Amino acid sequence: MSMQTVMVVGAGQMGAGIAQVHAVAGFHVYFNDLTEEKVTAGRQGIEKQLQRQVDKGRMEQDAMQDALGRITPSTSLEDAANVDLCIEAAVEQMEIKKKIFQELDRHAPTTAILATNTSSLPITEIAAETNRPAQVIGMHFMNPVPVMKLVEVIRGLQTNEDTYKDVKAAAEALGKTPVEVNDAPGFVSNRVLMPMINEAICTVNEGIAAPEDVDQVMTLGMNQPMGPLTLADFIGLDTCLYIMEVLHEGFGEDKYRPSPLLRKYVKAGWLGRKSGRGFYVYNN
Ligand SMILES: CC(=O)CC(=O)SCCNC(=O)CCNC(=O)[C@H](O)C(C)(C)COP(=O)(O)OP(=O)(O)OC[C@H]1O[C@@H](n2cnc3c(N)ncnc32)[C@H](O)[C@@H]1OP(=O)(O)O
Ligand SMILES: NC(=O)C1=CN([C@@H]2O[C@H](COP(=O)(O)OP(=O)(O)OC[C@H]3O[C@@H](n4cnc5c(N)ncnc54)[C@H](OP(=O)(O)O)[C@@H]3O)[C@@H](O)[C@H]2O)C=CC1
Repeated sequence: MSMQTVMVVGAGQMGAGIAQVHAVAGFHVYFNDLTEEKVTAGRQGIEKQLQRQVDKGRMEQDAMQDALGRITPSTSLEDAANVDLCIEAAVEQMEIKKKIFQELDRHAPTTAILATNTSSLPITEIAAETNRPAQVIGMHFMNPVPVMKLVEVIRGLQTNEDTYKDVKAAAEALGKTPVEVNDAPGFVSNRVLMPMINEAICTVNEGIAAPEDVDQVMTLGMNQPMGPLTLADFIGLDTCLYIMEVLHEGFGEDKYRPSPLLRKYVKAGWLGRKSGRGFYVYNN
């Protein structure tokens, strides 16, 4: 199936990036969140990112306007009636995702594919909320979406071959490299990445080193582009906690227990860069 129109549900940092790369690649995008304010803020973020590309001489002003013109704001999932592919990028909470998928299933054409950008939640369980589990799949973009080449494509138990092939082709049309993995908590990306971040938080909690020093060990010592605490702030500490909880519950092993310091920060509303404070302080 040739896909031309997508809906992106959730206008946060990931939703905005996913909407941006689709619009630039020529897809029509319904950009959805619960409120107009959220959608407008997300769209402004996209405009700012594209303007930087224009300023650097990497994009024509006309191309930027065309891309922005392909983004239609939406606050109703009924708009899914017009799309070939829905990509859900709302908050990392199973109950919220289940509700969204039930509703998308009601409104999207029966031929449409329903994808989730979840970082860790079981695709199979999300798919079971719909009447089209064979057309539900994980399409896991990395942050920042316009920069990172990977899309982890996760097959649920019932995902069919056509759905996999269409999503692989859609990722390639964005200039991304799809990598196929099976459904398991955290998939590959966050099963490997998040325990490392959690362990870095444990070293801070145990007073072994300050956040800056932990980050320096990993940037200067391991050539990581961002230290694990800077990266945790960048991802969002709420998202990091939800992912650790999925790993802990999914595998039932102590090694995945979220650091108490991570829980404390999230309870305090210190969610990292997006809230202005996490392991570091930001002037957003
Ligand atoms: C949690 C999950 O489920 C999965 C995940 O996403 S885990 C997170 C995965 N992401 C990472 O690990 C990111 C690690 N960090 C990096 O790779 C780099 O630090 C980075 C690419 C973000 C920034 O790179 P840098 O060299 O330190 O900074 P900088 O030179 O300012 O930026 C490099 C490029 O990225 C772009 N960029 C940086 N931040 C950006 C953002 N938030 N949005 C869009 N573009 C961005 C810059 O514009 C710049 O582009 P050009 O080279 O075309 O000018
Ligand atoms: N951050 C990262 O590095 C990565 C995150 N992901 C995944 O992407 C998803 C989004 O993460 P991220 O963008 O960082 O999170 P954000 O918190 O930045 O954005 C989530 C957005 O979804 C909105 N939202 C919440 N409930 C609904 C709903 N019912 N319908 C529509 N929108 C809703 C939120 O609105 P409000 O704020 O009003 O609640 C918010 O605007 C998560 O599943 C996450 O695990 C995947 C890869 C990387």
